[in-house]
Amino acid sequence: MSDQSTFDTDVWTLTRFVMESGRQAKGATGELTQLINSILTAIKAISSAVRKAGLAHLQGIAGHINVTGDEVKKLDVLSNDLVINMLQASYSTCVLVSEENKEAIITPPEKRGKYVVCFDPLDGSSNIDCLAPIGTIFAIYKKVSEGEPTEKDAFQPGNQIVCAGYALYGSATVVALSTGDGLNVFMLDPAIGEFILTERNVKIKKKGKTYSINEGYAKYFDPALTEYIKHKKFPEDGSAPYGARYVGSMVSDVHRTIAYGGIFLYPANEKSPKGKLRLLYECNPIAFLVEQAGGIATTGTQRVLDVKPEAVHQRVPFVVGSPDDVEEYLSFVKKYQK
Ligand SMILES: O=P(O)(O)OC[C@H]1O[C@](O)(COP(=O)(O)O)[C@@H](O)[C@@H]1O
Ligand SMILES: [Mg+2]
Ligand SMILES: [Mg+2]
Ligand SMILES: [Mg+2]
Repeated sequence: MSDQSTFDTDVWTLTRFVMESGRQAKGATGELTQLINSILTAIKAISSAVRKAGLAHLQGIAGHINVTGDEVKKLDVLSNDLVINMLQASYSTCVLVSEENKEAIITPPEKRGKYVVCFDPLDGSSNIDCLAPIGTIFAIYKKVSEGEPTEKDAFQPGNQIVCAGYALYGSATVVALSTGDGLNVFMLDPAIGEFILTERNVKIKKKGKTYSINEGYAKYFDPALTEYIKHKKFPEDGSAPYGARYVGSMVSDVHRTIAYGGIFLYPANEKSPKGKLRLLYECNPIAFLVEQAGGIATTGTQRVLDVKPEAVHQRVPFVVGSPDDVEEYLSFVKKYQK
């Protein structure tokens, strides 16, 4: 009698998935599996804290401004501490870069491993107190330099990423992850505390029906962007206008864009001449994942993953999504290029 119950007795957890792909990688030492598991532990703890923040007095501000000028929230600090502690306890890292730390963190010698991790411990912090979805983002690189680890080991272009992922603390907690062989999505089963594979090798639609941008900055948009957004609202070819969706949590806006298709834009504008989103721990990991899903990630002038980082908290203009939508946006940029 075959097992008819819905209880999966051969469940694909994220850990099992990474071990399987790790074993196929030449020279695999298991260190990457160890590292990813430590990040998952932090993500599970952050998920638990996010869901009881209102009860545990974890909402509200921490009382200081971070190096990029953001007002830091209590959950930003808690999430940051969790990720740093779990990563360093994994004996697999040598350099950490966090949105919430001005300088790169060099792992103590006795705990060092071969990986560099850039992360945004909590993305979308302005949405914590209104219970909108928030996330965690990470990108993993191998240290390639000789000698003592320094922050320069984190200044690798995104095309060198070994593994990247994001957690989305939404109606469910999911992790989207790639080690360079497609994008896979795992959902947290709180009953067993494991992330279960729910979507294998996710591909973004060629073209969507939604654009996602903070139109509150329309006054500061450049002419190409203004014309592109107008085209989405009043298509001259008689096609249906696009829908508008903007959560203000990049992980949530990007996850919807991957799931339904369309375009997410945080371009440069008069107010933010380089854009707002940070290259090392927001744009590179998301760009890697969107490309793994068959999408495009551009600064408007070049592929995000080819940007050579020069500073820990460097910002870049950021436009990602369905290939046809991003190409259409770039056609407007080209029209206005001097
Ligand atoms: O409020 P704005 O200017 O639209 O910015 C929203 C963006 O800011 C962010 O919240 C910045 O990330 P952090 O919350 O990690 O600082 C993104 O998640 C989001 O896309
Ligand atoms: Mg912030
Ligand atoms: Mg962020
Ligand atoms: Mg953040």
